[in-house]
Amino acid sequence: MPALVEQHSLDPELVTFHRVLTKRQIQEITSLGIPFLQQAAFRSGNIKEDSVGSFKIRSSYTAWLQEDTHPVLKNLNKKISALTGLHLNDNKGYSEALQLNVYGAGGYYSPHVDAFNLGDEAYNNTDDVKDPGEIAERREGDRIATVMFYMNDVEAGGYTAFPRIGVGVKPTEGSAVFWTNLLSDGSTDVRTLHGACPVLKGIKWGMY
Ligand SMILES: O=C(O)CCC(=O)C(=O)O
Ligand SMILES: [Fe+2]
Repeated sequence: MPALVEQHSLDPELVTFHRVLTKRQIQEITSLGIPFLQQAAFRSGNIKEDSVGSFKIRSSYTAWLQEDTHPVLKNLNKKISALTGLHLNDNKGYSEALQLNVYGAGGYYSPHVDAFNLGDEAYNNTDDVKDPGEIAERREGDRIATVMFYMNDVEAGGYTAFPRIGVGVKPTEGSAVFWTNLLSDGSTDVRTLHGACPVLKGIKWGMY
């Protein structure tokens, strides 16, 4: 399957795959997600924020989309596998469910890394953790890589900025940006720090 690839950085790897989603797929996926949009939460390591705290870090709305709920989602996960060489399946826990994400005017996401920095110790030692949800999250492991789709062209702003790599990725309809979050020893690759610049005009739809 040919894909137009724009390589922003080799180490750490940061690429854009252009024209991966068709208009029709975008329409189908956004209409599946719209009824479920909720204010986005924020979680990083042990930091859990309430929704008001979250909104200062990340002002967007998200909807979870399990791949089994529609063939368009299952096909998309297959396509991501073909592009990245990674296995995806949110039932088996190989990947997380897809998340539709929308920022209104002024919407942004402060710089962060996507990995939780779990490391081996956190994974293996859950004796001190009481919350069953948190134990399950730790057992799922860390986020190896991120694929993020842009579902529309943003009139102004909304770039995904990687300040330590020195790259700003412009949202373009149907393209996907891909990077790895972990080093080979499983620790977080802090060079992948990134954030979403404020949307200056229009709205921004994304999915990852
Ligand atoms: O919307 C973006 O450009 C970045 C989103 C992001 O980094 C995230 O949701 O983890
Ligand atoms: Fe992120």
